[in-house]
This record gives sequence, C-alpha cells and structure tokens, in this order.
Amino acid sequence: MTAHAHRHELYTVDQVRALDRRAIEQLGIPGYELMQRAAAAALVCLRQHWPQARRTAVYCGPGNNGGDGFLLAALAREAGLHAEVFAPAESRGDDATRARREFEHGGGIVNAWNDAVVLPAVDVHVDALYGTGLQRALAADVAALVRRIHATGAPVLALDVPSGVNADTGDVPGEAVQADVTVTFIASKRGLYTGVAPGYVGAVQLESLGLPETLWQNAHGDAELMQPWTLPPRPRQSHKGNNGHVLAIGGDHGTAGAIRLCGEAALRGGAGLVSVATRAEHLIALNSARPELMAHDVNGPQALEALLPRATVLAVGPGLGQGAWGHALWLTALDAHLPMVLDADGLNLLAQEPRQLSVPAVMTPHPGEAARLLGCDTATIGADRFAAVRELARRYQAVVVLKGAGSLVADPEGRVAVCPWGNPGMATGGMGDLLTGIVAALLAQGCDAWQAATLGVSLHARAGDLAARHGGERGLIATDLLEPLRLLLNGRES
Ligand SMILES: NC(=O)C1=CN([C@@H]2O[C@H](COP(=O)(O)OP(=O)(O)OC[C@H]3O[C@@H](n4cnc5c(N)ncnc54)[C@H](O)[C@@H]3O)[C@@H](O)[C@H]2O)[C@@H](O)CC1
Ligand SMILES: [K+]
Repeated sequence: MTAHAHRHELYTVDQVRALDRRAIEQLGIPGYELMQRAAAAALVCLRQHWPQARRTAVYCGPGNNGGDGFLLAALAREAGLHAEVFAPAESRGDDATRARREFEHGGGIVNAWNDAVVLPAVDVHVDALYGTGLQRALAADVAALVRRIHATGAPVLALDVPSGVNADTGDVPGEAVQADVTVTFIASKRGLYTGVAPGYVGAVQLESLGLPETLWQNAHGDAELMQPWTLPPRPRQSHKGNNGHVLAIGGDHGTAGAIRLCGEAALRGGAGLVSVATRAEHLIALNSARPELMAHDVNGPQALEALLPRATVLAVGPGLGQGAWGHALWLTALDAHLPMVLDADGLNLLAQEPRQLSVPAVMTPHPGEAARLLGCDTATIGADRFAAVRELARRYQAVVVLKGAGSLVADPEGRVAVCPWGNPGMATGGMGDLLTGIVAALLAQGCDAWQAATLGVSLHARAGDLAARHGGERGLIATDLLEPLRLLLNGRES
C-alpha cells in the first residue's frame, strides 16, 4: 500500500471512472492490467487478513467487478488455495469476459448459481458481484445468494464495494453484502463512509494499484475524510475572557436535561464562560448539579435580551420546544446577530419559518430535522446525504452538520467533510445536545464555523469511540463522553 497525498479525498463514482480513464488513456495502462493489479492487491489483502485461509469461494457478477473476482480466483489457485467460483450471470464487456476465460483456461470451473446450489464450506467468501456499476437494488436471485453467504457465518472480503451498497451515496436500496473487509481500488468512494454503508463495509483498505501520484494531480475528490486534530495548547497568559462566553438557550418544561448537557459540553469543550437561559424551575437543579454553569431564569424575550450583551456565541435549541416561549426566544436569538449553533427545535422552528442566517452559523440537523428543513421525507435524505447537506448549507448560507453514521459537514460553497468515527452506542438521547455545546464552545474559542463544526463533530465521535472502548457500546450515555472529550481536546488521547 503506497501513501499518497490524496488518501483523505473521497470521490464520486463519476470521478473514479474519470481516474480509471485517465490511467488508461494518459498513462497507457490497459484496463485489463488494472484489473490484474486489483486482483493481485485483493489476494494480498485476503492473505493479510486471513493468513490461515485455504478455501475460498468467489462470487462474480457480470461486470468488471466480476472480472476482478475471476482474476483473483485464478491467482488464488496459482497460489495453492482452493478457489470456487459462482457466477449468477454471463460476463459482459471485453475485460470481464477475458478474465473469466483466463480463469477457465487455468482449469477453474465457473459454477452457475441457482437456489438449489449448496454453498461450499470456505474460510473466506469473496464478493465480486457488483462494484461501482451498481445502479439499483440487487435483483431477487442475487439478494438470495447474499443471504445464503451470510448464513454460512464465514467472513467476507468485498472487492471495491460491498455489492448492494451505492458507492456514490452510501444508500442501500435492498439487500447488500455485509463485508468484514472491503478492499477498494484506485480511489476512496465517498459512499462507503456515510449513511447505512458503514454498517456494510467493515474495514476499508484502499489500494492505489501502483499508479503514480501524477494521476491524482488536479483530480480532486468531491469530499474529504476528517483527520484527527485538535486546538493548540492555550497561551499561558489566557484568561476566561479570551475563551468566549456561550449562552445556551432552551430547556422548556420537562427538558432541563437537554440544556444542561449542552451547557456542560460547552464547558468541557473549553468555553471560558457558559450561561444557560432557561425556565425558572430548572435553576436549582442546574446550579446544584453543575455550579460552573450560570443559569438564568428567562421567562421571555426581554430577560433574554438582557443576557445577550455578555454573550459571544449562542447555542439555540436543545429542549427549546416549539411553543410560544421557545418561539419568542428563538426570534430574539436570531435577531441578536451573534455567531450561533442551531439545533433541535431551533431547526424545527426554522423549518416552519424559513429565513437566512446572517451570521456565522452552524446547523446540526439529524435526518428527520434535515427532511423538515428541506420539505422532503427522511428516506430522500438517506438516499443522497451528500446532496442533502449541500442543499441545506446553500439554502441557509450556514455550515451544516448532517448527523447519523458518517456525519457530514458542508459549507455554502459545497465543501464537504465526512466523519469516519462514532459508533452505534451514540444513538441515545442527549448525544446531539452535547454536540451543540461542543461546537458552540469551539466557536467561542475563535474557530470559524467550518473549523468548529468539523472539529466538534470529530471530537464528539472520537469521544464516543473512546468511551465505548472502555465500557462497550450498549448502555453508553451522553455524559460518559465528557471526560474523553476533554482528553481528546487536549491531545491526551488518540
Ligand atoms: N475499469 C477500470 O478501470 C477498473 C475497474 N475495476 C472494477 O470494475 C468495477 C466497475 O465495473 P463495472 O462498471 O463493469 O460495474 P460492475 O461490475 O459494478 O457492475 C456493472 C454491471 O452490472 C449491471 N447492473 C448494475 N446494477 C445492476 C443491478 N442492480 N442488477 C443487475 N445488474 C446490474 C450493469 O448493467 C453492468 O452489466 C469496479 O467496481 C472495480 O471493481 C477494477 O478492475 C479496477 C480497474
Ligand atoms: K463487490
């Protein structure tokens, strides 16, 4: 595996095809040779991950992904492995057909696939059914094959893309192969990192197939994979006034927890001061639980206005509600023209009463909120999260975080970053409130909206992973993230 500078870039399927064409036309490397290199890289990957494997079954689809599979099976046989091939359809295209013939000429047998076929006992299955060419849900017979593969319990190596996953969007419109490892060729496909796709890809390994660095020159991807980083150490002379003052607004009747979590995360995210504007009934509990928070009884817009002059950043939405109280505070907050993070009911109110945000703003919708903001359903968001997050950022002229596995961050110019961290233990109440507080704290410490959103998302997800590493995913709760968050923020953990 070569270390290329483009490794953090994520490409659309069209961009990957353009890179393939460039390799073929400009570098003069025939497509069939690329296929041979892909197969060789895949065999190395198989042996790295499963050094004891002796028996393998390779499932080859009709296109070039299937071609990769035939050549891998041929190489595996030459290397002394037992490799059986199953092909549900005829090969299409010159390279795939040639690859199939090469496998057969070497003595390999291509088994047809139908429901009566009994899959052999193998150490590893290799999925070469579909790659970047998949346009729609897997056909019923292929979906049945995929279920049978899973039922054997043996691990799966997917070539380029787990079949059934849309490499462009991360959507899985039907059945898909659940891979343990996906070895992906030439460039990272953006769809492998977001939405439901992370649940199918397993560990992703990128193989550049020995192509020279010049191939990627001026061929930038569509998105970038977030890299771990944090803020530099504080100057020794800093005082609390240098680190901003977050004012968290929310916590209607019955939702004290949301605003407390937001405020506490802003403190752990390094804000100099954190005030909370909330209902009077929450003050005693907030003060006793977290005395560092300055909790204020805010019964309406005037009380909020009195707090605004001291605030440098607003966090608007956790537990805000959509009633008269929440709506009045929301309007006052938006009119304050302070940098802000908008979340939860702050976003739901915006969906009902659209307006442009005139200040540096970060919006943090989950797919349900994103759907309300765009006036569509959540399935439409899931079908193309990249398009959804870009449209939100453009429409509201804000930096937008689209939450969910593989969170995306977009700015109004269309830049997108993808978060590779996080785990299903984080799908519990309060996690979003923490993110709001962290992003607000980073804005307060001088980050611009893009930095605050991308760093906030990455710290939040990595804190979740660290917390899950110690105690497991089930039963993980939002406050478990606060201590690891602090360690990560200070560069004490990686
Ligand atoms: N051309 C190149 O430069 C290289 C291509 N490579 C491999 O080629 C793959 C792409 O190959 P292809 O473009 O041939 O695409 P695929 O092999 O992914 O599949 C395309 C075929 O499937 C059909 N198809 C699409 N969706 C379907 C569905 N839902 N049900 C049934 N049939 C469907 C298409 O009509 C086409 O025949 C990559 O993922 C990679 O594995 C590698 O060999 C490396 C180099
Ligand atoms: K595949």
